[in-house]
Amino acid sequence: MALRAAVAGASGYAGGEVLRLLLGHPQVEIGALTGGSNAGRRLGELQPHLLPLADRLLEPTSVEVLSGHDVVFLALPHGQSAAVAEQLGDEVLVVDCGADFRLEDAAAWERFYGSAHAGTWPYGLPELPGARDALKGTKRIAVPGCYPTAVSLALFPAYAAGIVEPEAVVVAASGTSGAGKAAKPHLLGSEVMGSMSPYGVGGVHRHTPEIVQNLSAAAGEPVTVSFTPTLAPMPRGILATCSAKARPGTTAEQVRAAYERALEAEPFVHLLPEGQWPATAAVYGSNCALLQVALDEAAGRVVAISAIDNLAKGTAGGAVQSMNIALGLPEELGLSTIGVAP
Ligand SMILES: NC(=O)C1=CN([C@@H]2O[C@H](COP(=O)(O)OP(=O)(O)OC[C@H]3O[C@@H](n4cnc5c(N)ncnc54)[C@H](OP(=O)(O)O)[C@@H]3O)[C@@H](O)[C@H]2O)C=CC1
Ligand SMILES: CC(=O)N[C@@H](CCC(=O)OP(=O)(O)O)C(=O)O
Repeated sequence: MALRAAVAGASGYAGGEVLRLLLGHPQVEIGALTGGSNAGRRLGELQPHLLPLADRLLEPTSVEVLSGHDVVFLALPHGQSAAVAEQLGDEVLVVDCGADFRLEDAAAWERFYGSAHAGTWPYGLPELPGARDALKGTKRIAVPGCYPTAVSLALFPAYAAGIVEPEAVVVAASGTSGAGKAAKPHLLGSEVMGSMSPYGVGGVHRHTPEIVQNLSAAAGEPVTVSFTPTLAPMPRGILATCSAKARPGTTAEQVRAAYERALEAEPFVHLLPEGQWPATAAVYGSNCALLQVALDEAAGRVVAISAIDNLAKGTAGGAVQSMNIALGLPEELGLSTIGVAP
């Protein structure tokens, strides 16, 4: 029997990508689609690539509209999920693409998001140690941020293996869809085209505590992270360049072995052959994260690089993968490791 899934925020980038994946999911039937300012419009006007849903109308985002489904995906701005989720009842699986339930540390939430902490839900990055067990059977999933997905996948094998010191430096480039669909002056084509620029510099980006949370859990001790995001002139993709000081005596063979061990059974995280480096173009539209790692012996640092599609593995793909686990479905159902190129 098909599961009925509703998507709140269906007019946005994350909601649109959830719908693109659900249209290819053999066990899911698409129910209500809701929006904010676009409620009342045809989806085809806003998401013309989702042709099978073109004539569906966006309804207002209300508990009445979202009730009566097996799964509800929330792809709403930060801070809006809790009020909806708490009225949906405990029987429905709620998958929140927003940040509201990702952080365990309420003080960190308040510092970075400036509002009261709503709580913590099982975290939808199945590859992290222990994450699958927490997701099985859950009725609530907090989908990670796109940068935390890329960075945590790149560095958790090193921390889990104990081969690096508890400090990491990350510089990551994101495509512009990471910022959402609502028009923003710094994202106008003329500002972004042909240029890369940093933002959120100096430990102030709200994904910093999420990355710290994930790496500290993998390491079993507090990890500090210097995280610098940059904006790249591409619609999708994240390339995260991450490094951490190697523990004394760590060899290149040990580094490689730690990553092979951590990732060998993962369907969606692929360690490339030695000498081949990840590129965002290779994961466009796919749920795959591509990884490579090297030991910089002169600098004494492990350097790990990951590439993901921020809207796929970084949001909607991670959401569907986690949904599959929560519902006891095969984890790979409806998801692909095949990209679009060139
Ligand atoms: N873009 C990305 O790479 C990632 C995004 N996310 C998360 O997904 C969520 C959505 O982001 P994204 O899709 O990028 O953003 P968009 O701006 O593209 O979409 C936002 C969506 O929320 C709806 N919305 C806005 N305000 C309201 C409101 N007051 N009531 C009801 N609906 C409202 C919009 O509807 P309308 O257009 O009709 O007003 C739209 O459907 C965010 O929490 C974001 O953090 C998570 C990981 C990565
Ligand atoms: C390019 C860009 O602006 N990216 C977004 C991150 C998007 C994302 O994953 O974030 P949330 O789900 O936490 O909003 C940013 O830096 O705010």
